[in-house]
Amino acid sequence: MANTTTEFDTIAAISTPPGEGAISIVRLSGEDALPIAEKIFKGRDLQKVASHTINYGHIVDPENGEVIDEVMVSVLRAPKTYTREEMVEINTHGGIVATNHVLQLLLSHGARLAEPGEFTKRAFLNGRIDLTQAESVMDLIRAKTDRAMQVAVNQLDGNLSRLIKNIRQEILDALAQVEVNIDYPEYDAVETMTTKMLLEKATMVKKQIEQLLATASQGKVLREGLATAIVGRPNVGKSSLLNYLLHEDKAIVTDVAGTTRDVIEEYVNVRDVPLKLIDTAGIRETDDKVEKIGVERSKQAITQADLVLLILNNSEALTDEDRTLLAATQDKKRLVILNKTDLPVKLDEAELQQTVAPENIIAISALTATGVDQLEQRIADLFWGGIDNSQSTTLVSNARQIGLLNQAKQALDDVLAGIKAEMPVDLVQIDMTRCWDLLGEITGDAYQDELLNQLFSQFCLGK
Ligand SMILES: Nc1nc2c(c(=O)[nH]1)N(C=O)[C@@H](CNc1ccc(C(=O)N[C@@H](CCC(=O)O)C(=O)O)cc1)CN2
Ligand SMILES: Nc1nc2c(ncn2[C@@H]2O[C@H](COP(=O)(O)OP(=O)(O)OP(=O)(O)O)[C@@H](O)[C@H]2O)c(=O)[nH]1
Ligand SMILES: [Mg+2]
Repeated sequence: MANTTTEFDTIAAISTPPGEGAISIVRLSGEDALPIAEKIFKGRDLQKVASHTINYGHIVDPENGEVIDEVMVSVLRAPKTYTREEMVEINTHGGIVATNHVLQLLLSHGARLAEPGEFTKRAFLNGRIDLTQAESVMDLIRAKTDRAMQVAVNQLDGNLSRLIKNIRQEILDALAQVEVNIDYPEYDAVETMTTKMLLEKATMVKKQIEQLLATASQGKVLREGLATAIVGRPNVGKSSLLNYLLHEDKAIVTDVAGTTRDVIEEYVNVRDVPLKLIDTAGIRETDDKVEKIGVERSKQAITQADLVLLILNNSEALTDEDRTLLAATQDKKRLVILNKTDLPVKLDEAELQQTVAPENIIAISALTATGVDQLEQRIADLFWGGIDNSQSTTLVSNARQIGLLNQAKQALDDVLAGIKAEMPVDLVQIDMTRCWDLLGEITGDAYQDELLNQLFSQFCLGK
């Protein structure tokens, strides 16, 4: 942050996407929002209109009387606003020139250009939302599927915050109890009682944190997409399957082995699972320089994938290359796909079943699209299996939150180890307090300026 900016001066920004549109919104927030808007607005007296009204008028450059735009201006009086500050929203005709001109006028009449995320940052600093809610605002904007959006809205409603706050309250109760008991050190029985209580609390809280952490892998995939590598020997039909799942001919398909030379990445939703599909060059020993690089990248794609779709040609016997791929992917989450089932069968499925569970072998024909439905269903089952897919589930999906939950869990492990080693209660208490602090960082009850700047700088301008 530059030295000239103060934390609560009046800020302005264009809150709609840049470019041509029907309407654009220029937002102001801060003590002087109304007086500044007044200076460039001709219409009703904005200071006198009722809050939460929209008012017709014109933006006029006070220097020369030039009319910049015909507008609608919303007046939102503190504290019932997005930032809890005085706010004004100017709805302009959505061109770049007029909208920028309005912003420039506000800047030359006392407003400062907002930093990315600064409106939402103020909503946090002014206590309207906590950090998990602020983070969910960004998740909401970036959501790629209905389900990802639901998760974000759930978090914006404060459900994760409430969970964390309840856990923190439990810890605080325990710590208060310890304080009281420490005041009576003459009673040996009190110490035993205190230790027992701490043990119970720490065990219970650890369980709750573990339950939250168990949702993390699904949460992460919802945000980033399940990285799904399509691998197999040349010509087995990898690009054909990619094209089918995408419902468009993105990858080049030919009967020449080695058609795909590089890795192709595409996003697609399969039954509301966001997949980041990675089509790879067919893996084989090759002397072709370009193809060789492609093959190396394919191997890398396997390493990085959350899910591997290994394609085999059902109309040919298994080759050593197939066997190598089967071995190379056996520790990954994997589906083995028998393609070209429209042709006569030559592949020995019995050999396959020695190493692959039958429910993970799926027969399809990318040419006639048979079996692709079952494949999609299996992907969805694999993904949603084991988690409660109801709308109300609270998932943690954010790397910062997950990192802090893991540290909080570690602190509880230290508490439990301390109790087991019969350490004095006041030492155990230190680890319990650390857990309380770490959970506080998730909601922003405890935070450092650096964290806030880093977090909000990832936001869009005007948010
Ligand atoms: N024009 C416009 N549309 C928008 C926003 C905005 O700022 N401007 N929002 C911004 O992203 C979102 C809406 N989010 C909002 C969240 C809270 C409050 C608010 O004023 N809350 C007050 C009072 C609520 C009430 O009247 O009961 C509060 O919680 O105290 C406003 C907008 C989406 N649409
Ligand atoms: N009969 C039949 N042919 C198929 C099927 N799937 C793909 N093919 C054909 O197999 C050939 C190779 O398909 P691709 O999708 O290019 O195969 P690939 O695995 O991407 O090949 P490389 O990029 O060279 O590694 C093309 O001629 C496809 O039309 C299928 O299910 N049945
Ligand atoms: Mg290909």
